[in-house]
Amino acid sequence: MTEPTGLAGYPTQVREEVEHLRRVVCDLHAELPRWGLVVWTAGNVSQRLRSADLLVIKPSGVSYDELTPESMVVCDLDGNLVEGTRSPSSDTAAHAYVYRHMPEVYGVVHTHSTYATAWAARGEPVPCVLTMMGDEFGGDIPIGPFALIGDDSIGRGIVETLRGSRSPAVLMQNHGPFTIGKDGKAAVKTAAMVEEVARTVHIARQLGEPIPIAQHHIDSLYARYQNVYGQHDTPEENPA
Ligand SMILES: O=C(CO)[C@@H](O)[C@@H](O)COP(=O)(O)O
Repeated sequence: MTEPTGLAGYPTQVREEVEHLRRVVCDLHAELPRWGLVVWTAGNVSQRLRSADLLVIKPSGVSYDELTPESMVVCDLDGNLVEGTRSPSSDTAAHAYVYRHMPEVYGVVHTHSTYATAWAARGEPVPCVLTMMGDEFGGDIPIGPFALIGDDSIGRGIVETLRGSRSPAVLMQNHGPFTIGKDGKAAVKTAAMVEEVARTVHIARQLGEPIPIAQHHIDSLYARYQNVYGQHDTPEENPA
């Protein structure tokens, strides 16, 4: 690993964004135990800067209740440490690979949440049998290839699977979910939704065969949720 360069050579705007994302990414890690998505330290969140090719991620193996904004680690998009007193998450290479190859992505989350990981263990996509899946995933939640940690294999598997899918989540075979988003919060939300629908569909399958949703209904659900759902600034609230 190269010697960390530090942020001294970066413009003030970049250093200010790093300080902001240290707080944001630290707070987002508290959402993982809050939504029952992790055991021990088995999950991580990162967010990419808008002002430089850098990312902020948690330090590896540190308990969520010990995380602080100052303990967050800054890396470049090759996964090299730029600023931080601790080693970055062991999944940093995967996060960095996604950012390098999916420029629209600014948030990545990885967990081993129980029901989603059970589907990953079977290598079975979660079928789109819930309207909430149509909303959030636009179809099934796909399975990515088996890949060992330690190089770009996991990142490559994530990108190759998600590039051809509307889903912001992939279940890496025998490993667990990775999610992407426009920022870290969006990726954390998707991680919570992945676990929720994985559990619901699992329970449904215990009681019988779930009923598939017709593709044109899935397309309609996805279009509404992605473009209409939620609050939208009205012109007076957000004058041009
Ligand atoms: O599963 C693995 C490593 O095999 C990791 O995703 C998990 O332990 C979290 O690691 P980090 O604490 O982010 O380094």
